[in-house]
Amino acid sequence: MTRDYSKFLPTTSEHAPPASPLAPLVALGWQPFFAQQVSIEQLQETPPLRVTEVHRNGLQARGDGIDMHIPHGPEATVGDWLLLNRELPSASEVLERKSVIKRRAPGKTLGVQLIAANLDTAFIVSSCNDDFNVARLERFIALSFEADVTPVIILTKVDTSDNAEHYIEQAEAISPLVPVVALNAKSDEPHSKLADWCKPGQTVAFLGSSGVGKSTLTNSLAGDTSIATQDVREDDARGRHTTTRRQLYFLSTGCAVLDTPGMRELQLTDAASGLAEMFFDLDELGTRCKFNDCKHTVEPGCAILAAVERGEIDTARLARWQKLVLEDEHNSATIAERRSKDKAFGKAVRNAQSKKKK
Ligand SMILES: Nc1nc2c(ncn2[C@@H]2O[C@H](COP(=O)(O)OP(=O)(O)OP(=O)(O)O)[C@@H](O)[C@H]2O)c(=O)[nH]1
Ligand SMILES: [Zn+2]
Repeated sequence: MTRDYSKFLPTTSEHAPPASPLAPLVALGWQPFFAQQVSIEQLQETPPLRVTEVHRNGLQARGDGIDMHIPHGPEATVGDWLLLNRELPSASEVLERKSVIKRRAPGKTLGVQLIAANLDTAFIVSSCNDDFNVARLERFIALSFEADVTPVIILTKVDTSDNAEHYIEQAEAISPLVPVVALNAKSDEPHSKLADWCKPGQTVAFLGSSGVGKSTLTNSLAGDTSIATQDVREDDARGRHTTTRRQLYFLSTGCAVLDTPGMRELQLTDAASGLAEMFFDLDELGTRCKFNDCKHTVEPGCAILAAVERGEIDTARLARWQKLVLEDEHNSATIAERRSKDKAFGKAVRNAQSKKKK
């Protein structure tokens, strides 16, 4: 079947009518950023599909009237857009990403794990109880800034806390750039309080520790029914309803929502600019140090140590910043080193092979 994709192409005329908010691809999160990467011919020959799940044996992806399994091939993560190669789905192309959230892969492996692509908003969820941890929130915020995703802090379980105000105040002090929403995830509050970010065509994700209410929030936004009634496919009927995997849901309101499993280990890598944005005041002050590579520990002429001396700096926050910067530098360097070693090894192998052939 040939579909009319012309309404998803970038419009050159200011007077062109906007695409209907619930047009099929828009409801999957298709935006001008993606449309401008493809021609009309490509849209018809290789229809766009959005990756909704990554499993061991490939990807699950959805498009206009399509919901299919894509075998291993495209290096894609949840939220990515593919151009479907109908003859050879494993050779489908991944469109350039608007944003991507990544971390250093957990455990001893020296690699990068892509968590989600093409998010507009990251709801960083914590609860008004012992889960609340400023350092963890700062870490998630730096990660979001680095990824070009708008971070919003959500504090759940206000209904079970005697001193919700205390948590809200601390959360609001984290960054003037990051809004804080406090709510009871089990009520109808999520729908109205998160409406500003959950508009049609937007993609949002819930990130945070296990048990803070990410699935409850997802269900609340979905109004209970839309998630429960998503098609159950034969090939993986087993694990379909667990929250151990990342899965992108499409709400009837036209917003795409990603529920993620609780992430215990969230190591930063290549997040220098995200950290600079999260700690922009300290970062800016650091540019006034005498030495360009000042570590703000013992160096003479250090603007940050001078500010500490004058009692102008929260030293606990300074320590958290320095810890994250060191962690990021370490991970970025070790991953880069492994990459270059892999490259050098590959080259040595190719050289040896070509010598053999001679
Ligand atoms: N009273 C109250 N209970 C909540 C709230 N948010 C979540 N809960 C409860 O907390 C428990 C954990 O919520 P989930 O939504 O499963 O948490 P999660 O973040 O998805 O957890 P993982 O899937 O393990 O990552 C459930 O029993 C929820 O009903 C809230 O705002 N108020
Ligand atoms: Zn310094």
